[in-house]
Amino acid sequence: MSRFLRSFVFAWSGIRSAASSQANMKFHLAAAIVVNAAGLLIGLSRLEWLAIVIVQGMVLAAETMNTAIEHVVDLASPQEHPLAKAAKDTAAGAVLITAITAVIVGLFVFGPHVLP
Ligand SMILES: Nc1ncnc2c1ncn2[C@@H]1O[C@H](COP(=O)(O)OP(=O)(O)OP(=O)(O)O)[C@@H](O)[C@H]1O
Repeated sequence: MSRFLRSFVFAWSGIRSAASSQANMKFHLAAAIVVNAAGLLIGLSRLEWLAIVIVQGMVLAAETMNTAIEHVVDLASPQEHPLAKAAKDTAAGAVLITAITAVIVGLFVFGPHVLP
């Protein structure tokens, strides 16, 4: 297997591991399915899809990175430590920022389609 393909397989396994172990990741994936189905139903424009795809990627990437940070913190600091808490809470904060951004973008994109 080529080096590039091996890296891809490892990365894919990381995504699968995050998706299967993290409740938040499952929630984001479910939300993405609902949003994409609604987008198909409504018939979003190319630009609207662009915005939706970008924010979905941001949220899923942030949640995946958050999972990685949680693993490293659990490994480095199995005992309670203020820095471990700060690291986890800050990483979770990053996910929250992307999720709020996604909701705002969703309102801008879907709002005009569903509001009278
Ligand atoms: N080693 C630790 N030291 C101090 N605080 C911690 C530590 N591990 C987790 N916490 C804090 O405890 C709270 C709850 O953490 P918890 O472990 O339930 O969730 P998480 O590890 O952040 O995410 P998940 O539930 O997805 O594993 C969070 O505020 C987190 O920062």
